[in-house]
This record gives sequence, C-alpha cells and structure tokens, in this order.
Amino acid sequence: MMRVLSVASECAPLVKTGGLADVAGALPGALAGQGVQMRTLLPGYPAVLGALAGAAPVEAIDDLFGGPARLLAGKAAGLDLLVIDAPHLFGREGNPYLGPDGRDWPDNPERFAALSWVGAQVAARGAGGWRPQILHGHDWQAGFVTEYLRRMQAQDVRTVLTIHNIAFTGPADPGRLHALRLDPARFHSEGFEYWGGISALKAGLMGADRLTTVSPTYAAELMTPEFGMGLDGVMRHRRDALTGILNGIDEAAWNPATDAEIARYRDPAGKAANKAALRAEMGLPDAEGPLCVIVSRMTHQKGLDLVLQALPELLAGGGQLAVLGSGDPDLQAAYQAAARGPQVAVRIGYDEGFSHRLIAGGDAILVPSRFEPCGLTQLYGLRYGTVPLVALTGGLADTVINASPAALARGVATGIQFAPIDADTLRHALARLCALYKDQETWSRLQRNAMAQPVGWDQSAKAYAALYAELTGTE
Ligand SMILES: Nc1ncnc2c1ncn2[C@@H]1O[C@H](COP(=O)(O)OP(=O)(O)O[C@H]2O[C@H](CO)[C@@H](O)[C@H](O)[C@H]2O)[C@@H](O)[C@H]1O
Repeated sequence: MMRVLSVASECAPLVKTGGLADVAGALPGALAGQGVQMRTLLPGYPAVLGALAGAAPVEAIDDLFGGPARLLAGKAAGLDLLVIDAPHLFGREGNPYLGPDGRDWPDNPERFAALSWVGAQVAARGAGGWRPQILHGHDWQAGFVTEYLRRMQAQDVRTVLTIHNIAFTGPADPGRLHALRLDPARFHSEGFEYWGGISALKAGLMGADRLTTVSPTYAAELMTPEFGMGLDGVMRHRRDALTGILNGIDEAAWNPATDAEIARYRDPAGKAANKAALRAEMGLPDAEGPLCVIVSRMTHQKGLDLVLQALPELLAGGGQLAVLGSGDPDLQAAYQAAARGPQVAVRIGYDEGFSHRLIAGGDAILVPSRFEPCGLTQLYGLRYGTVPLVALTGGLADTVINASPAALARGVATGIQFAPIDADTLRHALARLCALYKDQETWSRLQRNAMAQPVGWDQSAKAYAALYAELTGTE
C-alpha cells in the first residue's frame, strides 16, 4: 500500500466551509480502491475533537507556535485521522478561519503554519510508527510544508499541493518570518516572497514536487493573468509540474435513488414530486417555465450578481428561482430584496439537507461563476437530472456538454454553457433555457443524458494514484 498523508484545513463531514472539504473528505475512500492508504491531518477544532472516537495520543509537542499540543490518532466518519489538539490555536467554535466579528483570526498565519509544521514532522519522522511516502496538501493552509521539510532535512518525502482556490494566498507580514519558523534566506522570489510579503501559497507552489488543480481547463487558465491572480508567472514557471484532475462527487451521499432527504427517484419523471414539495417548502406558486435553483457561497467568484441582473429574462420566460446561500452581506440583502417578488424564494444560511431538496426539486441549476476551479453543484445537478446552466470557465467547461445545435442533433448535450461571462450573455442563456424547457422531448433527453454522465471518483482516483506512483518511482 502506498502511504499518503493528506493535510487539510477542513474535511467533510466534520468541518466544511466549501468544496475543499468535500474533496479532502472523499479522497481517502476513493483512493482506497487504488492501493493507497491515506490518512488525513486536521486541526483539532472543537467539532473535529468532538467527533473523534477512541483517539490515542501519538506525539506530544512542547511548543507548537506558542503553546503545548498533542497529536491524536483516531477515526471519525470513516476517516483515518491525525488531529492536532492545540487549544491555543484551534480551540475556537464556529468557522475555522473567521472570528465572531466575521474577520480572519489575526493569528491565521501561525495557526496554519502549525498545521503545515506538524504535517512536515509526521512526514519527516513518522507518528505512532506510521510514516507517509507522500504528503499531499491542500491550498495555502498547507503551503509551508515544503519549507519545513527542507528545514527538517526530510526531502526524501515527495510532496503534492492541490490548488482549490488561488485567490487565497495565505499572506503574512515579513515581520513574522521568525514567528512562522521560516528561513530568512528563502525570503526571495524563488522562495516564499510574494510582492514584498510572505505567501504560504507561493511557498507551496514553488516548493512542491507536483502541483495539481481540480480541472484540466482551470490548470490552463491558472497560467494566464486573467485567472492567475498575480501568481500566473509562478504557474507558468511550474507548468511541467502542474496537472488538472477533475473532482468527483460522493456518489453515496448524492444519489437520487437512495437520498433520504427527498422523494427518491431513478428516472427524471420522479423529479415532479420533489418539485412540488420544494415549491410548497419555499412558498412558490406553480409556473409554466423552469424552476431554477442555486446552492452557493455568496461571493464575487460565484457571479450571483449577474443572475439578479438577468432575472427579468427568466421571469419573462415563466421561470422561477429558488436560492440557498450565505456570504457577502450585500449579496444576501440583494437576494432577499429579489425574493419579495412572487416567483423568487431565497434562504440565507448553510443547510446540507435543504441543498439536496433544492437540487432534487429544481429543473435547472445555475452556476454563473466568474472563475471555477472545478465546481461541485453542477455535478450534483447532472446526477439528479437537474440541467446545469453554467459559465464556460474552469471545471464548468470540462463537465457540461453545451446544448449547441450540433450537440442537440447528436443527442449528447447535458446542459447550457455561456460565455463571455456577463449579464447580457446570461440573459440569452436563460432565454435558451426557457425555450429548451418548453420542448419536452429535448428537455427530457437533456435530463437523461445528464443523469447518465459519470460524475464519481473512478477516473480521478486513478489519476491521483498514477501521480503518486510516478513520484515514488513505483509505477
Ligand atoms: N448554503 C449552503 N448550504 C449547503 N451547502 C452549501 C451551501 N453553500 C455551498 N454549499 C456546498 O459547498 C460545496 C461548494 O463547493 P464548490 O465546488 O461549488 O465551490 P467552492 O468555491 O466552495 O470550492 C472550491 O474548491 C472546490 C473543490 O476543489 C472546487 O470544486 C471549486 O471550484 C472551488 O472554488 C458544495 O458541496 C455545495 O453544495
């Protein structure tokens, strides 16, 4: 068995703010069938410690960035975990990154430096008699791993860093060099220096043996100024180390035939009961046009402002909109204002169960993101026969087959894509959606194609396993 340590700041179902958690939570199970034993290192937030069954301390750490800590080994939610019990860093309720005032915790650089430090230590020396061959980190929170491995002289361990969101660079003031246990000699452009400051993500992007991101199209986009967020030069520099591997979804949790949250179905016709229930739950009347749904973090990335601008087109086509999301207060308020209209319903918050009912009950799911490394909700939509209408970018480009005249003629379309990503083009796309929805035969073909498209981990688990094998020379 190949031994891999996954280092992540969140992991479903224990602690989740977004898609990174879904991926970190799904990878170990997906890779088990590929001869990979993956253990996951997580910060000991209260929710994680609370779920940990039969945990045993495997290491004691006298000073982990300002206080004592223990490393616990145990299992939770079917995951094989190593958890950092360090109350001074992680003993805080709520969102893993934000304080009660909604701002980043001021010591986030140290908190996730500590995660990376412990990851590097496990990789360098082992923990409880287990030592990984590969350390696979996620996003900036695992960025300093390679710096620490260098310092611990453990460069026999191979490293992979996956980019889920390049917009978060893990910045820190250069005055924190020593506090972050970084080597001042590496504060330069080939190390972790980024526009005069420190960046944990840059450290990982420069230092990891291999970089991955979560779709082939996004891997190419990252090398362009438009999507690289100031790191496109670094990405071009590392282009030979970079691959795009598509995310899958958890096919057990997201299966319309077994989903306990919904009126279960195997055929698109089974969506009708869910649609009626969703309308009742949201207080929406019957309508002629498609019921569109959105499940999303409300941030600029997700393009939800464009939907509000294009909404009249959907309503003119007899359509409706039901939304679940939270985030940016201005967007939340704008959606709540839109929900005063009779054909729009909005729920602000985070609600796993409701997200299933929305996706089962909707005719179409809207994902108009300005950038999208992979995107998961369009994949849920495909699996549930809820036709995705998506921006032509990143993983949305790789996972949906646009209902172009040619694709419709060949009977292979699974959804609608639009580009350029602006309100006008979205308006046209919504008009196309309403027209397609009216043509019952075409619409049901779209639904059936969507449901037949593979969206699980099979292919991608093989790709990760091949990457690990290549890195360790065990092909
Ligand atoms: N209010 C709410 N209630 C319930 N559930 C909610 C919710 N808001 C969001 N979710 C859920 O959170 C997850 C979000 O994942 P996404 O991939 O869509 O985006 P995110 O930008 O968070 O992830 C980043 O990482 C992932 C993983 O690599 C990439 O797919 C993505 O492109 C990248 O931006 C989905 O499982 C969704 O259902």
